[in-house]
Amino acid sequence: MPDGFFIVIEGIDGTGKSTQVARLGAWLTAQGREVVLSREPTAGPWGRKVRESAATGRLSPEEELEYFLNDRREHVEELIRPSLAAGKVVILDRYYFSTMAYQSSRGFDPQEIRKRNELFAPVPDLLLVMDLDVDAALLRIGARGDVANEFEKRENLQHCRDVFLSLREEPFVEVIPCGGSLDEVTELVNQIVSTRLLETRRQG
Ligand SMILES: Nc1ncnc2c1ncn2[C@@H]1O[C@H](COP(=O)(O)OP(=O)(O)O)[C@@H](O)[C@H]1O
Ligand SMILES: Cc1cn([C@H]2C[C@H](O)[C@@H](COP(=O)(O)OP(=O)(O)O)O2)c(=O)[nH]c1=O
Repeated sequence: MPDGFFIVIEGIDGTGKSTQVARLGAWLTAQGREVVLSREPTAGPWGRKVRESAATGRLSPEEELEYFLNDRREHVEELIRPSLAAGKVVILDRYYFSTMAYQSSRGFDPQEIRKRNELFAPVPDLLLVMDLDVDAALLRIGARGDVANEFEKRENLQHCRDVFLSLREEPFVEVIPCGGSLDEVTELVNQIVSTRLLETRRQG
């Protein structure tokens, strides 16, 4: 049985994460890998509450952080760890790097957030940071710089982009420039994933 492999795709809204997660999943499945696709916030009770709050904006910063952590704890226990233990490739659309980015814009220290997550959440084998300037991302999501929801304000997104880019020196991180066409971005993602998968097999 091959070892599990854990891929996370992050980036601000509109960079193309969900599109590329679906494409990457299909590509790896076609190569005979068992693939599990998932996303955060999840469809579970805590995830539903934070999604609702994006529309109503009623959670305090502390509550919001707790809800994301609770959602992730369930996700790790119920899906992420069991799937990796069964040798599957797990691909997530957002993970705790989003908490570092988005909740630090509400006053928390990103490194503190990272520590709290890494107490229970496994570090991915590969983190793809989808990078695009904020104006282009807003155009893609059709928000045109206006308030789409609490998480998508322009100044928040600039802050989030900076936090994501601050991770670029980590050995498990690759930054993907996302200004090109969908197919160009897919090609970059596939190249990086296949190189990393090969390296892992050689080491293992
Ligand atoms: N490279 C790209 N070029 C042009 N449009 C794109 C590209 N990537 C994504 N899009 C479009 O931008 C929108 C947001 O993409 P999506 O995958 O939902 O992003 P995210 O999950 O990061 O919010 C969608 O309409 C998608 O079709
Ligand atoms: C996972 C996560 C997401 N978020 C935010 C980012 C998104 O704007 C918002 C809702 O996620 P989602 O509904 O997946 O939006 P999108 O499809 O645009 O990615 O939740 C956080 O603030 N903290 C987190 O830990």
